[in-house]
Amino acid sequence: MAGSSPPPTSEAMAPLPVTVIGGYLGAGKTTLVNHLLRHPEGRRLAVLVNEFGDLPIDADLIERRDEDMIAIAGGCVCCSYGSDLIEALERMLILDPRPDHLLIEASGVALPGGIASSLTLLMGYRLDAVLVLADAETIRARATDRYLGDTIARQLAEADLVLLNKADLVLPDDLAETVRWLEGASPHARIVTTTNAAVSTGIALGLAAMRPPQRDHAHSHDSAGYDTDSFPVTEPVQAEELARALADPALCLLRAKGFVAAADGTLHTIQTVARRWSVSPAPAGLAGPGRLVAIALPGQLDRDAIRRAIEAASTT
Ligand SMILES: Nc1nc2c(ncn2[C@@H]2O[C@H](COP(=O)(O)OP(=O)(O)OP(=O)(O)O)[C@@H](O)[C@H]2O)c(=O)[nH]1
Repeated sequence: MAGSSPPPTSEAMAPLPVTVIGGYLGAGKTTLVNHLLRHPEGRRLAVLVNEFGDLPIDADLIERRDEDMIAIAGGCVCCSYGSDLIEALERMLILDPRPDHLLIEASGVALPGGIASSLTLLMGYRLDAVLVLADAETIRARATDRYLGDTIARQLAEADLVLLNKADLVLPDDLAETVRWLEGASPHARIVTTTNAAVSTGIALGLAAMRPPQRDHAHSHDSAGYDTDSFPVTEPVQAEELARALADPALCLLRAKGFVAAADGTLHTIQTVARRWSVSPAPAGLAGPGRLVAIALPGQLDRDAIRRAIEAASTT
């Protein structure tokens, strides 16, 4: 275990810079974390993931899983302060070799500024920046939604850098219009358009030097305003059929993700973001059983319908 050698004294250690990664459900936060891990450009990156829901789907979707990756399950990371968060952050500080930079992936309904403000209470860390992903296909429509709009507006307002992601899914004029809209919604932020969150590490990390004087970040979150649940998928299923069913508008899901086994035993990742769905091979080394997490607005999570969809996709 990396913590076996004594940590250097705090006098000897510069505070560890932290990038808090936020953005609404399905905008591309995990995709960004994986991109940065694949292109660290000389930095030793550590990752802390805040799950919304009680299954570690995001942690399993992150490509490197060792002691540099810690998942905090359930709720909002800023409200785990004093327990899981403190413990996770303390473990980070005694890693040997010590990371150069910590990425905290917030849940899709958290306000990343809350996490940023919690950090200012801790020794050994300093905020580098709040980075917010925005889904180019849905961000403007969702920002005006009476249920989702407030969370999205507050996430964007807290950003130091906005990645306007999924540029491949919209036309150039539409993208340009969204950039102009973001200049109002994220007044302190630099805005960069990306596909698959492919941003250069030099643009994403080390922003503190370019940031205006520290802004106050509200310590609050919105995770109470959603319903989420996890569903075991114990039998093999037709992954595409199940993904399509989970993305059906009748089910009203904001987000679903997880892993399912096919009839030949191979494990697949299922992702839905509103009406869009995808199926891909599960990360190497991941083992069953299958499991899914689904997120909807309050009162809209039809657990029976989800179980029926799983049953209907069964190959047995
Ligand atoms: N077409 C397209 N798909 C993308 C892009 N970026 C991410 N995706 C897909 O969008 C889905 C959601 O991406 P994630 O990275 O898991 O999103 P997230 O913000 O971590 O999701 P939550 O943690 O649930 O809020 C996945 O199926 C990704 O492969 C992109 O630029 N273009």
